[in-house]
Amino acid sequence: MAQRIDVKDLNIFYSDFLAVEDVSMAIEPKSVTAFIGPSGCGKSTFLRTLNRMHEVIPGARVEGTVAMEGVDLYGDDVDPVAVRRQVGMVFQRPNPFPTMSIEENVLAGVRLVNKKISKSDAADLVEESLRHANLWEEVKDRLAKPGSGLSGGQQQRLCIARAIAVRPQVLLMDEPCSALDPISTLAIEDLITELKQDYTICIVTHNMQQAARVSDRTGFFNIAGTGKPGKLIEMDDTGVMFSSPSEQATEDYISGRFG
Ligand SMILES: Nc1ncnc2c1ncn2[C@@H]1O[C@H](COP(=O)(O)OP(=O)(O)OP(=O)(O)O)[C@@H](O)[C@H]1O
Repeated sequence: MAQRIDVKDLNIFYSDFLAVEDVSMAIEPKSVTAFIGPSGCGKSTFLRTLNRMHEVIPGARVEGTVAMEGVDLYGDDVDPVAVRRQVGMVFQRPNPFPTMSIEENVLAGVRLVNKKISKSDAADLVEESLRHANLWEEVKDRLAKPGSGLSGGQQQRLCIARAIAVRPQVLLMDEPCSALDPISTLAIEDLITELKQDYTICIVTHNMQQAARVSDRTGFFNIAGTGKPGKLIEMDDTGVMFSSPSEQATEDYISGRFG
């Protein structure tokens, strides 16, 4: 299921503003890649280009290529909706649909593409997705209750279940733990480590310990000043990035000297 992503010479714009400049990187399948860097350096902007969510914003566009298994996601004949099905996303704040039950939340994305899913297939998919998101045991007796009745950490796992129910190849996570307490954070981190057996995962985090704990590779983005574009400064195995980075700016950021 997991796919490799190759980004080449990517420039990311909001209308005339060049927000992120000249990113090239390889994202390995079945691995966790973390993006770190100071506020405003373009981590979230970059992440959203990996499933074409960036261009949902009026005036937003990219130059360069983002290829999944060699196919450019920005090619003329590629349907952005199909891309978003292949590349799922989990956001900072858990955002289950408040009026929907737990099971309908899990099925929300699936119903958009498969309106005729049978009751028994739907029930199987709900169980499989919730088990995969480590939430099944906690909710199996209240599947018909609203998703909004769960704790923050459970809601975030419900959103992960919803994302994986459509069987994507890649999961993007934009600060998925920033609204959660430490125990729920650890539950999500454990889950990320399990999910990488099946998915390619990219995560934006401000939490350096989290990047060190969950990721295999880390990319450090930086910005030279307000109004300047963010850039990928370096990317390497996470162990190398946190012990002996090549760039002084990476070392300064990781050691807490700025940002
Ligand atoms: N919708 C938008 N329209 C115009 N500019 C935007 C938009 N979203 C972000 N930007 C700009 O793009 C740049 C990168 O922002 P982005 O949110 O990607 O950074 P970030 O590294 O994820 O920051 P943070 O860590 O604070 O979330 C910033 O200068 C920001 O103001």
